[in-house]
Amino acid sequence: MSRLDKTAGFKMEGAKRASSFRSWSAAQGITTNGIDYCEIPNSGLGIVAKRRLEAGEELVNVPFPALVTINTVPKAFREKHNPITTQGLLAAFLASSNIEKTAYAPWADTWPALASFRESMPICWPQHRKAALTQDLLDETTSHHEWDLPFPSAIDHSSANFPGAGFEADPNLSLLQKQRKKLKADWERVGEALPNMSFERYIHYWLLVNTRTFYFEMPNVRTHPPRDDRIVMCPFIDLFNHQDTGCNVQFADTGYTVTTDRTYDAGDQVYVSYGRHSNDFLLVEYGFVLSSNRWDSTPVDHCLMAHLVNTPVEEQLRRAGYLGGYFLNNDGVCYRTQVAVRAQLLPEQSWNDFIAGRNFDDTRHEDQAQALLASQVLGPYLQEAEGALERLQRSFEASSSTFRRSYRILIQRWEQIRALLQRAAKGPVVGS
Ligand SMILES: C[S@@+](CC[C@H](N)C(=O)[O-])C[C@H]1O[C@@H](n2cnc3c(N)ncnc32)[C@H](O)[C@@H]1O
Repeated sequence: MSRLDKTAGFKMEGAKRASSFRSWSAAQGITTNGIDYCEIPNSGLGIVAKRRLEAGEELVNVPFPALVTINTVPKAFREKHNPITTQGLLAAFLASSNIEKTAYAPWADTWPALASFRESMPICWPQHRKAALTQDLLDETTSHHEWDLPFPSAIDHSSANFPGAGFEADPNLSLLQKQRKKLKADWERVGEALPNMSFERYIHYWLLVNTRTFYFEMPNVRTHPPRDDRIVMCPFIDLFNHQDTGCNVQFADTGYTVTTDRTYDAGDQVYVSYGRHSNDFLLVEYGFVLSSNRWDSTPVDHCLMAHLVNTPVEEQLRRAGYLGGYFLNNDGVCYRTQVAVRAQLLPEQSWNDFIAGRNFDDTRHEDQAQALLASQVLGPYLQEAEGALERLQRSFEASSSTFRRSYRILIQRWEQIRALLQRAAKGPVVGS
């Protein structure tokens, strides 16, 4: 967890806005202890400690009635949009309710503008050059290539320059394609139900909900909706930024609390964790990457699968449940990757011993395993990363300041992938 440079001087939110949100929060019964919110460089708003905080202190308590849940949406509105995801419905409700004039106005005043999503959320990038976001960004054929945005395969499988030529990647694995599909389905429902709603306004609220909801199980409900739909919006707690470890967020029938996981000095930023997410996931879902992330990983299927499909080991791997799902993390390539590489080298009995973890002493193939890993996975992926960085750097230098943040964040992601690959190439062959 990073300690903020206290000499940088946080900019407290505009005094009027800040105090109206504070008094609004108090009126909702939200209690806070030892913290405040302010602008944090490159992170929008965030929460900071006003004094030294001890471990185990309750920092915020948000009572249940202050949450925006599916039940906040009037029944007639819900029925008009059915079937739709909870995210799609909450977005439609907020976007159509003239929120600036409702009781939620002081809270809504703390939410980011569409311009900030356009810079940070990859889903908005293909249309970067256009003045308005239009629904043709949902068209599968809308390509980021025209803007020269090489994404890592986890983010977008249709990225150019895949080293594994011939391998048809599973589109369900691609975060951006999944997100687009979800937005498209929601927008189709909302477009029908609210013909006067503009796509530009809807996507703004859809992304607000996307980046500011928390998992929540409705109390006193007999059948819960699908897991992805168990989400709520929670004032004040939605101002906490993410780290790979953070304070404890707990929900109960009475509402939400945040409790410190450790001590914090006055002026430290206080984080929660949104989950054990890789930086590819954080970039697509939240529009940022962490510079240090213990949960970071990136898939390597697009490199390795081309060497497995239509070969004698494909069926062997499938039968044993080891075909696909390969990745690289801070510890090196995953165990599944090791298994797939060895399937190409070991006699079947030794390979079976390797995956069973029993009496494995056939070390004759270790050098070959390392060489295969380098030639099939690490080398080609490194080449892809270098190529992507070169292109992005060129585009970054030629771009106007409006687009620079997007290029910068993607460059940062590729640099992280390059570092993961370089570490794996140096480190022990067997990762976690
Ligand atoms: C739940 S909101 C947190 C409050 C938000 N910063 C704001 O200004 O309202 C989530 C968003 O905060 C930003 N964010 C959260 N954690 C971050 C981090 N560690 N670094 C940079 N941005 C972060 C991202 O824009 C993300 O989509």
